Amino acid sequence: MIEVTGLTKRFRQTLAVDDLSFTVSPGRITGFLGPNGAGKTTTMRLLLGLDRPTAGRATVNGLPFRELARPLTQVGALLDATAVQGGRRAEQHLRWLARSNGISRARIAGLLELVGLGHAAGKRVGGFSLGMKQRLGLAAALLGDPEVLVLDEPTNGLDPEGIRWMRGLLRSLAAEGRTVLVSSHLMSEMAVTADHLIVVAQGRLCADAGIAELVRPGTSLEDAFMDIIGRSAP
Ligand SMILES: Nc1ncnc2c1ncn2[C@@H]1O[C@H](COP(=O)(O)OP(=O)(O)OP(=O)(O)O)[C@@H](O)[C@H]1O
Repeated sequence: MIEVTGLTKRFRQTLAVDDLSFTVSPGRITGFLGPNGAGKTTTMRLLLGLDRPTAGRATVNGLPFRELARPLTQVGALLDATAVQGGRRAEQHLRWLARSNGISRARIAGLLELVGLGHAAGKRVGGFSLGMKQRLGLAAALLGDPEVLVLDEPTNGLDPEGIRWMRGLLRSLAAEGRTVLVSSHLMSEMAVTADHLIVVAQGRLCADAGIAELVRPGTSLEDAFMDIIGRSAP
């Protein structure tokens, strides 16, 4: 469970996140949508303790990220898949992550298979495509078998087969009772992946509702999104 309450982040002149409150429940995929610069990444960074809020609070399983015991076993995150040191080999990267977080290495081989990188376990990450880096990032997020997953644009760089695979994986993770928060700017993808949507624009909450509630028969999620964003414009 993720809870965001009155969350606010100001960078000098920019109010990136503006008094945002929402809850992300377990057992379903919650899509996090918003136009460029809406504050999605900043919200996820605040949730993961990578930035400090100007005001308000974001918690995972009732606690701010920085207060979680063995955080990787509670929340798995994929923010910037390209941030991995290119000289490391895929398996080595996961082993390093496991060791530095006190997590068993037992799951590594299975996870590399699960994300479709079994054949590339010994290859250097520097030679990976963006899609392969996303897959490795997902394996890293799943390493601690966390109940909560926070994924920023995980389908970036994936080919159509990869996008379909990711959708299936996210669905099965949600079906296991996990909390899955996934940001995307791909409306058509979110329409077929998410059960619930949180829409933000200019740092503020514009919608927090089930897909069926937002997308009326005969309309698309894109129509609904444009309508919501249009209504929230100053
Ligand atoms: N470190 C920073 N310093 C200054 N401004 C920042 C910083 N990080 C984000 N911002 C600003 O905060 C706002 C929200 O940015 P953020 O990256 O959270 O949006 P986003 O919804 O993830 O956008 P996108 O879909 O384009 O990735 C933007 O105006 C951005 O320029």
